[in-house]
Amino acid sequence: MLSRTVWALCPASAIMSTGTFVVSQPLNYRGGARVNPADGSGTEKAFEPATGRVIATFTCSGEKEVNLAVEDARAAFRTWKKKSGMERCRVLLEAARIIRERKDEIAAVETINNGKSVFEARLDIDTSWQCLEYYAGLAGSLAGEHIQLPGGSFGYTRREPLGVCVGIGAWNYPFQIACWKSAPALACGNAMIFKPSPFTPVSALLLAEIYTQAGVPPGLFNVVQGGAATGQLLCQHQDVAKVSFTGSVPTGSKIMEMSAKGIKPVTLELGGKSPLIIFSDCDMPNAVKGALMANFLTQGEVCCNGTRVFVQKDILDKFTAEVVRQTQKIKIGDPLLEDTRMGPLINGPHLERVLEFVRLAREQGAKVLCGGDPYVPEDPKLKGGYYMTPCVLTDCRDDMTCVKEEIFGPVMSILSFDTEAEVLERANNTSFGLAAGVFTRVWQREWPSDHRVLLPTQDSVCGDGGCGVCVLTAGRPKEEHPGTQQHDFQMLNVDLGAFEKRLYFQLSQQGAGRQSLELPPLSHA
Ligand SMILES: NC(=O)C1=CN([C@@H]2O[C@H](COP(=O)(O)OP(=O)(O)OC[C@H]3O[C@@H](n4cnc5c(N)ncnc54)[C@H](O)[C@@H]3O)[C@@H](O)[C@H]2O)C=CC1
Repeated sequence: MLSRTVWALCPASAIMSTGTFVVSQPLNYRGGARVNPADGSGTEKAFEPATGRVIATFTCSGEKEVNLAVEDARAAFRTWKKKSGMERCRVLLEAARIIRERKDEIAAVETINNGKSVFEARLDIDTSWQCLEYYAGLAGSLAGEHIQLPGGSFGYTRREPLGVCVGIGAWNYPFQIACWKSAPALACGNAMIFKPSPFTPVSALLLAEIYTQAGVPPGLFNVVQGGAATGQLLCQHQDVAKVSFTGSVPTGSKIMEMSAKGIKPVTLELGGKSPLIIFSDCDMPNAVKGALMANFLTQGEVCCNGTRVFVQKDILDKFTAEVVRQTQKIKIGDPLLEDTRMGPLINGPHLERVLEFVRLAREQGAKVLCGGDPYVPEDPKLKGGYYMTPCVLTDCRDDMTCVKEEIFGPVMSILSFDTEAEVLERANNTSFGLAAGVFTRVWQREWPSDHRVLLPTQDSVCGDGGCGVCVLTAGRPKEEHPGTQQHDFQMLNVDLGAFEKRLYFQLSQQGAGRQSLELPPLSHA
């Protein structure tokens, strides 16, 4: 792999191009340095999805390596937990500063290993350092309570860190997930062992090196590589105090089961099949832009995507025509090129799985208005990549597989509705309670009984401290909401978690309560 020194001297775009990056250094990180694992249970290969090339072959960590990582983390925890919040804040702020400074390089690595366009990867890196800054800001103010007792006595509570926490990540936001898990853990005085997805093992190492450079004690943030077997070793380890997981629902349920045996708290960020509701009074260009973003960012590999697009009947044809027109203009290709808006999917099997969902949708009566086919870019070096054309399905029904199951690819299902009451009921008819979106100009809409009908109606599979609940709104007149930079697309995170004493994750991981995302349209329409 190109050494960090070289990266630091040149802009990333000048030295990294698709088809050239190879990792030759160890991908485990322990005791403040990259190490080869002490033992292993098989090897894995990591790919560059844009070309299908192998960029790294690595050993999955075995029991011995996991034990060493936990021991190191425990030793570092003993020092770190004694630091004041302000001391921890300073280190995290320094790490945030370095991430900001190295943003282009980290984004390029993320793009190479994940396939998302570099334009998007840079946004991910921005939200990563912002997350560190946010939790740095909290570190100094975490305090307990003082309780007056009869007779002049008093009691008090302290916030104590849990100890060694494990973070297990998915492949769609590798660097960002590593930050979102480690920042709150470290801010509150914990140590963390992070296991990335075996598909995207590379960028967590950059974070580990940055933490060390920023002053985190050696061992406080370790990285172990591997798949399910390594993940299980971590979850079952008796000296691990908490597990935070991002990934699929079936794996999340296994993690909960394993952690229950050790009475460990767990935080889960799982899958989604979110509704996006387009009322006929929407600002149409905004709604179209929002629907494209809610389905095609990161090739549709986003947990909180609004993939069930409910459109009010009187604007259905117009909305659909414009969505299709813009979808067909999304530029697919080399994700490291500045004007690419859609890169390859993560790997061959996943591409096949997504294409199969489209085939099944057709079989069940949906109409494919555009896309849904494998795509081979003209550039010869991209011929082995995992590309497909973004797909818009219409004539969808609530009982179709494409409407019920998470596809995790660039496939939008359009459904029509007549009334608000009808759409709210259908939108909530899902076992995935992750996010919801609404496009309407009537901000003061009188929601029936309680506007939370748009929020999860049952225990959210998202878990308690992850995304919370995202309400995506748009088309709101600017003057009604002067605090935001623009009104196109706002994300309102509602943290539903109860604040419990020793649980470090209860604050929303997405940082400040409200974000305004300024994104140029995905389509070059
Ligand atoms: N709610 C959220 O914020 C997010 C949710 N996701 C969800 O993740 C899924 C895609 O990610 P994948 O990596 O394919 O999910 P996955 O569940 O297959 O794997 C996630 C992680 O868990 C590890 N793992 C697998 N089996 C394990 C076991 N038995 N014990 C311990 N660890 C184990 C994997 O190695 C990987 O690091 C999608 O369903 C998506 O919705 C992805 C990103 C964000």
